[in-house]
This record gives sequence, structure tokens and C-alpha cells, in this order.
Amino acid sequence: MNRELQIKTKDKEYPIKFCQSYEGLLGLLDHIDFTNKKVCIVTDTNVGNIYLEEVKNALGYSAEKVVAFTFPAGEENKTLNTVYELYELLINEKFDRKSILIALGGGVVGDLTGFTASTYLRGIDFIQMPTSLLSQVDSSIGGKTGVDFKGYKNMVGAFYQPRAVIINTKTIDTLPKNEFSSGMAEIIKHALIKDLEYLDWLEKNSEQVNLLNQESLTEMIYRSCCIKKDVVEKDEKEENIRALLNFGHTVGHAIEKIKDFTWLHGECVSVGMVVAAYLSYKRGYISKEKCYRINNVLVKYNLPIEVKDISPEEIIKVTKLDKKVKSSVLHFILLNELGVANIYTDVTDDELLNAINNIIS
Ligand SMILES: NC(=O)c1ccc[n+]([C@@H]2O[C@H](COP(=O)([O-])OP(=O)(O)OC[C@H]3O[C@@H](n4cnc5c(N)ncnc54)[C@H](O)[C@@H]3O)[C@@H](O)[C@H]2O)c1
Ligand SMILES: O=C(O)C(=O)C[C@@H](O)[C@H](O)[C@H](O)COP(=O)(O)O
Ligand SMILES: [Zn+2]
Repeated sequence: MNRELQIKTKDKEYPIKFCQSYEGLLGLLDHIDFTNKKVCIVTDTNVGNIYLEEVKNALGYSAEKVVAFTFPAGEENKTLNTVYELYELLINEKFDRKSILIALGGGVVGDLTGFTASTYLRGIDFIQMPTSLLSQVDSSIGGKTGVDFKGYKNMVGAFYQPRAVIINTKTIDTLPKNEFSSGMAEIIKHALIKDLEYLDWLEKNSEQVNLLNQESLTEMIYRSCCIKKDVVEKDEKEENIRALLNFGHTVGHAIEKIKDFTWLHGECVSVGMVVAAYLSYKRGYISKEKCYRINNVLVKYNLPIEVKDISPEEIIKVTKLDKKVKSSVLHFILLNELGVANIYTDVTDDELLNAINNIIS
């Protein structure tokens, strides 16, 4: 049975639909009328090679015109330059306010397409069709869109919700192993901040999940989507609890920048979560054993818990440049229990230095 969720934000309500093939795509999008509309499928070189034709065919002759925009895969292309090229195509193809963009790919494609949709002609519809594990459980849901700017993560962007999220869980079969692990970092994050029972499940089912057993994968992706949906519905614009989804990201984003995007987002978040867990332990919020438990589950899913060739001072310096620094105060998400997180604004440089020293090998 194909599952479905409905997500309600202040101005938009949209479905998250789960499937195992793009056949029947139009049925899944039956709340959207494609008649007389122009559609642009935005994808990257890797995903386009595998899935573009299938999606084009599935759309059939429903739309007035279907064009594709394919850009080179990689975080280094999540920039305004790529958005600029996409605007050019949309203008050349005479896309109007009724036109629709489809983001077919991972988080890079989704963030960039959503941002373009939010700004082209002051906002046109877009549909998320996430193909990486990370994008299926995290980036396609909740409307955070944007691009990096001069190496600063997601510096330019908008909150802009899609019309639908279509998750074809079979696409995970073609995802490279390290990209799969990167997605697992966000999934483990969901369990650590919100759901201890889910953490137990991830520990018990690691073999089946790593073997890409479809039943286990679908169950896991669905559970993570429920957590993300719940948080976004309560706080769409990150005024309070949505910040919990940033667990591991303050240090994670700093590592991503210092490593010049040669490390994957989830790999950096994994190391960032180890730092945040250690800070939580040092403050007496969680036991040392719980820190080990966190490290072990990350390792089970082939994620790094340490980093080399990087100085703690540099990490601290870069965290201070993070866009989330408000009035010079760093915001940290710490664990009060496994499955329970809170926002803290009083983490000192000494505490941070001590915790970061722990992840330098
Ligand atoms: N908007 C949000 O809420 C949010 C949340 C988390 C992460 N992000 C952002 O998402 C990005 C990371 O997303 P990602 O991990 O999907 O990276 P990505 O988009 O770079 O995709 C990962 C790699 O896998 C390839 N790929 C994707 N699906 C594939 C498939 N089914 N088969 C074969 N190859 C496939 C891509 O071409 C790419 O090379 C980062 O930019 C991060 O900042 C955004
Ligand atoms: O959806 C959210 O909110 C998140 O924070 C999810 C994160 O996993 C994601 O990496 C997000 O892009 C980070 O947002 P940012 O605002 O810290 O750049
Ligand atoms: Zn993230």
C-alpha cells in the first residue's frame, strides 16, 4: 500500500506521497492541473542520466510543454550562477506565472529549484521529487530553499513550500553508498532530537537498512517524514522549535565550509552531532554511555565521528560566522536525554574547544 501524509503550513497544504516507481506519477499529482501549463524538470547530471526520461514519459502529454534543465551534480553548483542560468532558460521558454518547476534530484536540486521557484515572477509553483535518502527524509519537506554564497551555506534563500512531495523509495537503489550514509545522519538526528523508540529501531534494523531492504527503508523514510512534518507544522519559519532540526549543524556547517564541500553534508552533521552530544555530556545532561551509544549508531551507518587536518580554533572561528549567530550569540542544540533536545545560547568557547578537541584525530 502506498502511504501518504498531508502537511499543513500557514499558507499552504500539500501531500507527501510515497511510491516505488514513477509510473502513475500523474495520479499522484492529481490535485495539480497541468493543462496548458509549461513544466521545467530541474535535475543534475547524475540523476538526469538515470531518471529524467522516465519522469518526462510519466508526465506524458498532460502539459503544454515539458523542458529540462540539467546542471552538473555537486554542492559547488548550489549557487546563484546556476539559478541565473535557470532563470535564462525559463525566460527563453516564456514560462509564466502558471508554469511549474519540478525538482528531480537530491537536496542540492531541491534547494536550488525551490529558491528559483520562489523568486521567478515573484513565485511560481514547484514540486519536490527527491531521489537521495537525505532529500527524501529532510530537504524536500518544509520549504527551506536556497543556495550557498561565497562558501557560506544556504546564505541566500526563502521559506517557500512546494505543491507536492513525491518520494519514490526505489531510487535509493542507485544512490552511491556514501550518499546513503549522508542521509542516515539526518535520520539519526531525527531520532536523537525527537524519538528514542526510533533510535532503538535504527540500532536493531541497521543490517536490513544497510542492505536497502525496501520494507525497512520505506518504514524508516516514512517515520522521518512524520518527525519533520510535525516540527515544520508547529514552526514553519524557525522561530522556535524548528531550530532543533539544526542539531549537529553549527559545527557541521563549519566543517563543510572548511573542507570546501569535499565532505558530504551528512558526514559533517555526523561529526557535529558528536560534538553536541559531548557538550551535553559535559554539562551533565546525558551520561558518557549515551555518548558512546550515539557514536556507535553513527558508525553502524558508516558515518565519521572524527575529522583530521583541521584546527579546533578554526572550527570555532567559522561557527561564529554562521548565519544563525544572533547579536554575537551562538545557538546550540543540546540533548537533555536521548530523544529530547533544547536550544542553548550559553555555550562558552572553552566548552566548545574542549568538545571539539574530542573529534580531532
Ligand atoms: N532544505 C532543507 O531543509 C535541507 C535539509 C537538509 C539538507 N539540505 C541541503 O541538501 C543538500 C544535500 O542533499 P543531498 O545529500 O541529497 O545531496 P545532492 O543533492 O548533492 O545529492 C547527492 C549526490 O547523489 C546523486 N544522486 C541523488 N539521487 C540519486 C539517485 N537516486 N541515484 C544516483 N545518484 C543520485 C546526486 O547527483 C549527487 O551527486 C545540501 O546542500 C544541504 O545543505 C537542505
Ligand atoms: O529543515 C530544517 O529546518 C533544517 O534545519 C534541516 C537541516 O537538516 C538542513 O541542513 C537545513 O538546510 C539547514 O538549514 P540552515 O537554515 O541551518 O541553513
Ligand atoms: Zn542538514
